[in-house]
Amino acid sequence: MPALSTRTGSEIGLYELLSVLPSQLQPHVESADDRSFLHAMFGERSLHSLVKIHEKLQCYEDRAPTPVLDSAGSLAQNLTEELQGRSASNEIRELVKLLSKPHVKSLLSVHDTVARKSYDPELPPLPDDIDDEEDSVKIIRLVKNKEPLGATIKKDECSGAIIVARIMRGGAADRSGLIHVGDELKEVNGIPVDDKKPEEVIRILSQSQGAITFKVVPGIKEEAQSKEPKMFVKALFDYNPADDKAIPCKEAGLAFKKGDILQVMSQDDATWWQAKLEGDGNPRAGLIPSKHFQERRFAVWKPTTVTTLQRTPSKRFSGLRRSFRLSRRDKKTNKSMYECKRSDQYDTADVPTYEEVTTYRRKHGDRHRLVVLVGPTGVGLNELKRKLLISDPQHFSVTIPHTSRSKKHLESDGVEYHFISKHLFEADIQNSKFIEQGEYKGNYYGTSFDSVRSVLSKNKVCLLDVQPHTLRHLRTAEFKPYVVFVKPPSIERLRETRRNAKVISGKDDKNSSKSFSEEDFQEMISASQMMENQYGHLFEKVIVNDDLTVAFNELKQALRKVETETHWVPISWTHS
Ligand SMILES: Nc1ncnc2c1ncn2[C@@H]1O[C@H](COP(=O)(O)OP(=O)(O)OP(=O)(O)O)[C@@H](O)[C@H]1O
Repeated sequence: MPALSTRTGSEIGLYELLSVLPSQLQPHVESADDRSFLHAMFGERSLHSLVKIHEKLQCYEDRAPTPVLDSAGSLAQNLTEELQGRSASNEIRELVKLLSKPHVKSLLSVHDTVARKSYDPELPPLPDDIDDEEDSVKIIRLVKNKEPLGATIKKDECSGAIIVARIMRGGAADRSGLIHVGDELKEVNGIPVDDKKPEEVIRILSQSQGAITFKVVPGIKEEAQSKEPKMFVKALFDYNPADDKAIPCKEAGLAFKKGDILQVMSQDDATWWQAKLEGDGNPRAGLIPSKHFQERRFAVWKPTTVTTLQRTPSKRFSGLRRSFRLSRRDKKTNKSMYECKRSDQYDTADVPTYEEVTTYRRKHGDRHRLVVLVGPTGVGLNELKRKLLISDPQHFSVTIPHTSRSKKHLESDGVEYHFISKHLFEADIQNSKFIEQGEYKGNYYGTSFDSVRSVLSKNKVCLLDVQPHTLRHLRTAEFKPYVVFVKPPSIERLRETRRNAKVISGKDDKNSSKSFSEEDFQEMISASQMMENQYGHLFEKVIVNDDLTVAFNELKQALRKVETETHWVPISWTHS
């Protein structure tokens, strides 16, 4: 940057510096918005006035006289008393009158304060009515701005006293270091609170502005605070304290959404943890239900949720397809042709509350993370996979499925399929070699874990589309799956965008293809909603496949970021 001087050395005043700043900064600011912001800021009249005042004070400070004495007030007082006894000349009477005037007294008092440079405020005198507990009572004065105090209170069941129940980490009370858990609140702003309910005390507090004076009896000293905890968890459910009847103080609660990363600041309380949203500048923690507590609540709520899901017909999209790329459905019955043993209905996923996470960035030379695409039938998973493969065949690859059917003319083992015997296939199923498998016309088809390993070992990105219930088997340190949920757009957009699209059948049923029906669209949307409800907490990225090119570009960009940027992953994936 060029020197900002128009003159040299001490001659440059701040005011002049301000005047030249906009033109000097101009070449370094690209955006027009930023330029006009800078102009407005540096041209602001009040800023110029302030700077002028600052400069004047600065000059004055250089020539400031030192005070002759710092007790002019008491000198004047003594003088007045002495002179009052004397025979009065006009001059003396006038002087006594002058020195007795309140304005002059105040002026001298201000003079003395300035001369002594004693600017600290005087604390209010201690109340006189302090009894035998005197030495254990603390008077605390906090200045409250708009920020809440960051403490919760409760009524002690036995004594009826109002006790500080919690201090929110990083909040105003915590930062002051003056109020502690267990302290008994006696008065707020001179109002006794012994006989009040916690809600009434909270009302008094919320109505107080500026300085608040607390009279407290300190509780037993808290354990020395541990260092700032560094546990991060990914929220697997949405939470809004305003809707939570159990939370002790709604205002102290922290709202979050599924997928948010939370830094847990305290787990001292078994039911209510304290946490901050990761990356949030606000240092104050908020209350969130603890993992254990939330799991218990979910366990109570769960039965209804599961029943609803199970009642909804899920057969259509439960069929085995995707990686095998066989046929989507039977043309005559319009039903899924492959019934995957486990996928007929959603299994009850682990109770989703929080998952401990840490940051992970793929190092050069590390294996790629497995890319898993999930979505309802017909949403476009294969289309997206196909486009990725075409865009960079050296970089992306897919698995080769296994089948027990016999090899056809022109097919080669390990190209279209790995052809194995029915007996071996059954043994492999027993040995959990398959991510998913199913039966069609008396033959088995399946995708093995080894087929994924084979792609990854060639240092390629493996693209896999599976039923969402298999995700639990893929979420391991070895695969570190990046799960992308491909979602259909609105039904109106499906009608528009899929006008010329065909429900494509697989390799084994080459001739069957038909246009999407209205029922297909409705089914796609309801299947998508159910998948999101049940497995949404496992999706790292959601892409709406409205315009295919837009969806593809979004996917490609996300996959590039997975390879180059830091992501949050379960902590267990980094401990292998
Ligand atoms: N965004 C889109 N706009 C228009 N047509 C699309 C779009 N995405 C996919 N299609 C078309 O929809 C049809 C179904 O897509 P695709 O076969 O990729 O779905 P799928 O999710 O793999 O389904 P399946 O579960 O049957 O394998 C294809 O004809 C495809 O070209």
